[in-house]
Amino acid sequence: VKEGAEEVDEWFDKLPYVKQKVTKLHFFFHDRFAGKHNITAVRVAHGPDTDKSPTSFGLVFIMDDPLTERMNPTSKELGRAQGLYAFSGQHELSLLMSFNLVFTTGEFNGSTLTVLGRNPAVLHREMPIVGGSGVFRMARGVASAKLRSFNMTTVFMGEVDQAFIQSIEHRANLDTIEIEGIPLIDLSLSHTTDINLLVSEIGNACQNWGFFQVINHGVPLELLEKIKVAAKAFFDQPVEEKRKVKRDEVNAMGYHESEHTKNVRDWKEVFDFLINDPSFLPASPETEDDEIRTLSNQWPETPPQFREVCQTYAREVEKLGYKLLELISLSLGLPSNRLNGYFEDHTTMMRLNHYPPCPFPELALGVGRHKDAGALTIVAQDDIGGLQVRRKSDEVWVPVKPTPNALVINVGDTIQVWSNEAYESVEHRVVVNSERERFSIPVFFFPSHYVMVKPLEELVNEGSPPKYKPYNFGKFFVARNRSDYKKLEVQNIQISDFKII
Ligand SMILES: O=C(O)CCC(=O)C(=O)O
Ligand SMILES: [Fe+2]
Repeated sequence: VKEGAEEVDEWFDKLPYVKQKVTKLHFFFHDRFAGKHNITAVRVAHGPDTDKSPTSFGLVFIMDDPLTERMNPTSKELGRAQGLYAFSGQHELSLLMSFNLVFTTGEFNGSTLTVLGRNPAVLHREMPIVGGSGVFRMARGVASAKLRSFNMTTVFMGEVDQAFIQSIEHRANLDTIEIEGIPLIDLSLSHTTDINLLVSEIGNACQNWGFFQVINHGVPLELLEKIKVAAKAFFDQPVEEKRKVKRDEVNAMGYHESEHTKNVRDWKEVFDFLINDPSFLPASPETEDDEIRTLSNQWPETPPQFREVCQTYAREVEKLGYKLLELISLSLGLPSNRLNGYFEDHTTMMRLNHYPPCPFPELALGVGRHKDAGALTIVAQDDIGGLQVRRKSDEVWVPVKPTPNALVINVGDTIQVWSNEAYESVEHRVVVNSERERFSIPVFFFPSHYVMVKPLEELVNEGSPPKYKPYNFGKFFVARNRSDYKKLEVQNIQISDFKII
C-alpha cells in the first residue's frame, strides 16, 4: 500500500470496489515479565492494595514482546507486540490488553494490527482486533491466544513453576497489621548484678513466644554490617558463578536455589556453611546404618573478603549462642552450663538467605511455615521485613519488625524436647514482596550428631513425665533434610513422631 494523506484518500475512494479479504496469521508471543535479564514487560504502576489482591488488581505492565515464527524464542522474529496490560479484575484474574502488533518482516513489514480486549488468563483467550494500519487498514478480526508454556526463566531462580505455589490456607496475608510483636531484650543486663531479671525475661519470652529479639548482644555492629554487604555481593553475582559452589545430596554445604519447605518450593536462594569445618553426620537416616559422613564447606573465590567475613561473623554469633544457651538453662532452673556438653562437636550451620522480589507474592512464600530442628536460631535480618511468627496465644501470624542492630532469636525443636515442652519451638515463615529483595542470615545451633535428645532428667518427675522418647539428633536431622532437595509425597519426619501420648 502507498502511504501518505492523499494516498489514504485514494485508497478510500477505491474501497467500494474492492473485496474483503481474510488473512490468517500465526505466530508466538513471548512475554517475559520476571527475571534480571531480557525483560520484555515492565511493571509501571499499581494500586495502593495491589500486593494484597489475589488477582493483582490495579497492576499495570508495559510490554514490547517479540513475536516469533516458531515457539523457540530465538526463531525468526516477525514483529513486536507493543502496548500495555492492566489487571482489571477485582474478583477474578482478568487483564485489559491494549496493544499493537507491529510487523517488521515480509509483506506486512510496517503494518500494524490493534488489539483491545479482555484476557482472562485462562488457556484460551479471545480478543478483538479493532483496527489496523498499512495493509491492515480497516481491519477487523479476532485474536485467539493460547498459552503454550509458562516458563518464566528467571535468571536468579531457575524456572518458575507450580512448585512455588502455596495451597490457599498457607498463603500470606499481605495486609500490614499493627499488633503486639515479639519481646525485645537488652542483653547488656547480663553485666549487671541483677542477672535474675534478664533470666526471667528470657524465660518468659521462650515460654510465651518462642521468639524474641536481642540488642547489646555482643556481636560487633560493624561485623553485622559487613556480613550483610558480603551476602549481597555474593548473591549479586551471575548464577553460573554461584553454581560453582552448588550443594548436592552428598555435600550439603554451598549454594542452593531450589529448597523446599513442606514440599513447596521456597522463593529464595541460599548459601550454607558449617562453623565447625568439617562436621560429622550420619550417612543415612536408617537406624541400622551406622556409617558417618563428613560434611565440609565449599567457599567461592569471589567476592574476595567473603569467606573471612562469614567465618569471623559466625564465630561471634557462636559466642552469643553459648551465652543464650546459658541464660536459657538458668531460666529452666538448671546450672548455666547444663546444655554445653551437647555441643562439643556441634553441627551448627550458618546460612545466607536471599529472597528476590517475587512477581506473585500472594501465592508464594520465601520460606514456607516450619519449625527449626536445632536448639536455637540466631537471625540477622535487613530492614525489609517478611519474617512472621505464629503467635502461640491465637495462631495469628505476627510480623517480626526489623529493629536496628537487633538479632532475632528462636527456640528450636531440640529445646522443646529438652525442656519437656516448657519452651515450644514456634512455627514461622517468610513472606516475600514484589518490589524489594531481602537478605537474612540465620545461624542454626545444632548439637553434636551423636546426642540422644530427650527431656532433661531434672525437668521430669512423677507429676510431669517425659513427653518425648529419646531420639538421635543426627538421624533425625538427616531424615528432616531429605525433603529439602525435592518434593516428597509425604509429610517429613517431625519431633511429634517421638511424642509420648
Ligand atoms: O529469613 C528469615 O528471617 C528466617 C528464615 C528461616 O526461618 C529459616 O531459614 O529457617
Ligand atoms: Fe526457620
